[in-house]
Amino acid sequence: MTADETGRAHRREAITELGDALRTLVEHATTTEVPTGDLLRAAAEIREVTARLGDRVRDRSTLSSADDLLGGVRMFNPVTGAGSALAPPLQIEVVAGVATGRCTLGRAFEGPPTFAHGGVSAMLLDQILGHAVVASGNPGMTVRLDTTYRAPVPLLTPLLLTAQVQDVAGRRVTATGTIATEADPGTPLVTATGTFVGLRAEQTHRLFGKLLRADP
Ligand SMILES: CCCCCCCCCCCCCC(=O)SCCNC(=O)CCNC(=O)[C@H](O)C(C)(C)COP(=O)(O)OP(=O)(O)OC[C@H]1O[C@@H](n2cnc3c(N)ncnc32)[C@H](O)[C@@H]1OP(=O)(O)O
Repeated sequence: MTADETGRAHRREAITELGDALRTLVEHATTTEVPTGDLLRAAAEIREVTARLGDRVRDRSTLSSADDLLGGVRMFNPVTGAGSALAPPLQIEVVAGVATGRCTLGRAFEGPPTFAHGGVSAMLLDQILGHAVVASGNPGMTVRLDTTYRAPVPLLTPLLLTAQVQDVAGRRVTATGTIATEADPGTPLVTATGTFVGLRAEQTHRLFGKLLRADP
């Protein structure tokens, strides 16, 4: 490993550590019933830490120094990113064109009491469909996502997601996916069909041409 690679690996470990701490914080902040005074003290202490992190931040056009866009490393992706306080995170692997994802949703993702918010299910499915689409060699952006909610998705329960590409027609790729529980993988709770469109060079340039990379 070069010194740069070692430095980046350490930074990713530290980002993952911070992400874990933040996810626990979000879960506890969502479920806590401590006295009101403790809530106010916690808010003040968290603001102090937040100020330290804010000492040096990147702007909207600058990628994280820990990311590797072409290698598929996005530390702060809100679904899969190990550094994201918002991500479950969903762990995805793709084998022979089938993307398989695993995660457990905490109570911060609640919609109907004890079940996941429907928008969260759509977000998970958009992501895993995207991985199947990229793995097919036809990367693109989502232009349409149809979700069918067949049964509520339970919180605090290991989930199993799958996705695969069904059709490639020019720049348009159709993929389908499901969310089930690990305990009952044959019973889909949510299913989705997504349409993804490969960008023309001009579109790539217009949307992503100004991206920069932050110095580590
Ligand atoms: C190695 C590591 C792996 C890492 C994996 C990372 C995975 C990441 C996963 C991330 C996952 C998360 C992913 C996300 O969250 S992506 C974020 C959400 N998506 C967007 O923001 C996209 C917004 N849309 C656009 O910017 C434009 O629509 C684009 C630029 C995409 C196309 O521009 P435009 O709209 O001007 O189109 P076109 O003239 O180029 O024509 C294109 C073709 O597409 C057809 N079309 C268009 N709209 C629709 C529609 N609604 N239904 C059906 N078809 C539609 C159209 O008819 C034409 O077909 P044809 O006439 O040629 O046949």
